[in-house]
Amino acid sequence: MASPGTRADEEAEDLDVEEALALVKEKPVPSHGAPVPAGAPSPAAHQGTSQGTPLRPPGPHHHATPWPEARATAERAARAAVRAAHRDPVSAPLDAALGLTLAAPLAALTDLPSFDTSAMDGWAVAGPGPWAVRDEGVLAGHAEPARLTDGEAVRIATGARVPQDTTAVLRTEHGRTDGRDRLQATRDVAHGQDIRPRGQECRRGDQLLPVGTLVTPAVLGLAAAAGYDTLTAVPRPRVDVLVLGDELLTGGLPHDGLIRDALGPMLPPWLRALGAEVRTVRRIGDDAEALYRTVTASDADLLVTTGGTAAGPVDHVHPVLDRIGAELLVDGVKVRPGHPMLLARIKEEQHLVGLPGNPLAAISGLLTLAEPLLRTLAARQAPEPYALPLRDAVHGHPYDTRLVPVVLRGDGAVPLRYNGPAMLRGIAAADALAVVPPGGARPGQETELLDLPWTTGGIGVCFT
Ligand SMILES: Nc1nc2c(c(=O)[nH]1)N[C@H]1C(S)=C(S)[C@@H](COP(=O)(O)OP(=O)(O)OC[C@H]3O[C@@H](n4cnc5c(N)ncnc54)[C@H](O)[C@@H]3O)O[C@H]1N2
Ligand code: MOO
Repeated sequence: MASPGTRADEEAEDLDVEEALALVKEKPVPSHGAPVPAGAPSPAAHQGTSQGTPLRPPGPHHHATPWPEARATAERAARAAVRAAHRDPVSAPLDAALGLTLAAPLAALTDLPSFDTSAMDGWAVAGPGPWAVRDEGVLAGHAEPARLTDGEAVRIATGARVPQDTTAVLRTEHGRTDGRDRLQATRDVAHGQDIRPRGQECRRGDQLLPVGTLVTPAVLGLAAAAGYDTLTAVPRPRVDVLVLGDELLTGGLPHDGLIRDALGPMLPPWLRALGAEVRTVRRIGDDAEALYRTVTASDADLLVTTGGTAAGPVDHVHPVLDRIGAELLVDGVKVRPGHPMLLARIKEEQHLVGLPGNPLAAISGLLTLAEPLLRTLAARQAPEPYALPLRDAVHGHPYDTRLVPVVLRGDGAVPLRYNGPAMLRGIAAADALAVVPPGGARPGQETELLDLPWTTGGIGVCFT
């Protein structure tokens, strides 16, 4: 839990601004570009410098890592862990492979189609018409039909094997039979028409997809069609989630200073969408000894803690990391919300991401540190960065990046109002988070966006 008065006044002031910004209507200030809410201190006031001097954080921020660098550090840490851990690829049944990354190329185990196939319902015909129609038709999934002789036709269904010596398939709507069971074409029939020849899509052994492909529903379908029951894939990084805080309830209404745990229900599916296998979600309370025991007993690739990152009397994450001799790779990030987030290396191949307890701050930590780390461990490609113009101005923090929930409308992003560190109302309605640089963004300013897993399709792992 956070306790007041443990950090410098300037930082407490920033927090007031954050809370205020989350509620008030922001006012653009044309001369600076960045809007300032009524009553908010200006960047210059924060720094105690005259206008025009470069932005410089006050004392307590010095150790904090700039936001882009924090993400790069998390990615680098994961690369080093991959080299140290040497985890073998897994063989995953198709129904467990969604969201994994291929560790071996997907090569066709069969020709596709594996036999000459009718592309339409109609008749398989041999030679020019009219044709004598056989009594028995040919359906999909049946044994090889008898070969056709010239002048002969047979009823055929889409997907059925075409008889040998078939020259074309005549669609139902392009033929009619006369009273004597003679089939006439009502339009020209080209040689080979509506026959899918064996191997049209691929030959056995052809590479269909390279190593590193994300297993999407379409990949599962292709793999099944090409004869696969299992896929060789990079194992999911194993994650243990430790929810800290004595004030958390797992059901019912908040009462007597107790509040509902918002992170326990939110983080596991979100982590899964980022490629993780979430093994445990443990509620530990504000108990340093229990945290120490749980961290030292875990063999997860990544431990994710929530809360206890600040400097309050029961903020146990730093002391426990210190006790186990973990190396702090990131200790605070220049981002709002979420600045007390941290990344520690416990062992060469084991890391801990400490998410702040405020729920939107925790999401900020998840996307800043856990996302690049898990993406790299899971061997997923980095998403293509993209930017859209902001419809409205967004007030900036003087020297930190801000992550602000937005909805995407037309060709732009509309900032949402309930974006305070303790609020989920904005993010729950959002399509993305806008990365607002220090100093803020003007209306129309192109701004980087971080997609949320469900808006990008997220390959659905968070919904399973
Ligand atoms: N003196 C200072 N106090 C605080 C600072 C600071 O710099 N100096 N930073 C503030 C910021 S910013 C954040 S963010 C929080 C981070 O605090 P902790 O990570 O130590 O988290 P807690 O104190 O345990 O909790 C903060 C807040 O979040 C609520 N919380 C915690 N867990 C959950 C959960 N699972 N579901 C819902 N809400 C949760 C908790 O009740 C507190 O209200 O510290 C500030 N303080
Ligand atoms: O602003 Mo804190 O960073 O509430 O996350």
